[in-house]
Amino acid sequence: MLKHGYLTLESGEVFEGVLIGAEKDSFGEVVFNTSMTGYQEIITDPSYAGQIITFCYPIIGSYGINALDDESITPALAGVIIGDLCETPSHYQSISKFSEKLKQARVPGIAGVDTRRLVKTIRSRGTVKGYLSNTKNLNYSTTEIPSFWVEKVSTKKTQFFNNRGPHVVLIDFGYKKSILNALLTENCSVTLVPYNTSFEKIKALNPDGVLLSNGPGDPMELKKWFPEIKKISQHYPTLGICLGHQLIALAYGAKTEKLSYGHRGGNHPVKEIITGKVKITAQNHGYVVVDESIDTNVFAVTYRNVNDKSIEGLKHQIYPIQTVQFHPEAHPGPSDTEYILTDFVSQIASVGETVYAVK
Ligand SMILES: NC(=O)CC[C@H](N)C(=O)O
Repeated sequence: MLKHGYLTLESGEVFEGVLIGAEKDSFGEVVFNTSMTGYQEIITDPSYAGQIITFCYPIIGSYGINALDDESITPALAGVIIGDLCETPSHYQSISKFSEKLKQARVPGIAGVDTRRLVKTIRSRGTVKGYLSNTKNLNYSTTEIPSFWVEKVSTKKTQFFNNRGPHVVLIDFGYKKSILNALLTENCSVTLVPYNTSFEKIKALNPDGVLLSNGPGDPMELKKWFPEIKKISQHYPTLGICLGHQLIALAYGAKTEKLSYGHRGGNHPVKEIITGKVKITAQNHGYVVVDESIDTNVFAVTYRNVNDKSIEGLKHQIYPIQTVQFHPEAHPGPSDTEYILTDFVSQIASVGETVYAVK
């Protein structure tokens, strides 16, 4: 028997549908994603921790769930809102249904929602918090939404992935498996470390390069770690992806602010400043580095969003530090910018060779 479900926004609007997934109430920041495919990667991306995702694409579940595409082991999102739910998936790799995956992952959802109206509401109001329940609950407290999700999704222990290529320390703020996979595909040895690993501990691991991962929440929650992040990036070639990009900018004195409703989807055009070429990128972020806060003696802006002109990438003027707001590892979304990861690996491999030759 299908039960009625309601999403009540803190701004007062109520959206109705049928409950799917885990049977529990949930609070969260209600955001929307414009990707046409990739729902499995999206619901398992740790950067969505604490958020309720609205899928703009009208049918979700049509190609099922497969054994390969999870971006993390335990989905951390607060809920999903969809238009039509497909319960008869068809794909040769499908092993399960979208609704079953939600149940297993203890994630609640509502299907049959007028997602077009919901997305229009978010676009006009900005990101709003909402409550997902089997009752129309207008009197909930948004203070119950937990914060500092990075601590909850980051690994608790250091993990080693041995390989024959250069050694990358991947700082886990809520990393997507695709970032690790991209490094392993390039034959890198990878040491995955918790978000709160100090410069000294990283130094002891003797990396060739350091990658700061994506992750959930407001980057300012990690303020305490900015001096360590700065030191790390001054000692090793560093790449920052999404939250990693924001943290590096903040560590060097720039500021971040919240976008009205964020960039989430696989269709965000980004212009590479030096070539003028436009790449289509995968994105998932609510915060952005403030343009006026960038000291151009310290960082050059390397990429800009074509739609709102916001900063999408930075390059340090002296140190080998590069950062991108978008996701070069894709999954889901276009792989136009995967060269950023391969270039990073070639860069750290050649730095290593130079040092070796000097010895
Ligand atoms: N994908 C990410 O790393 C997201 C970064 C940050 N939590 C934001 O929303 O802007």
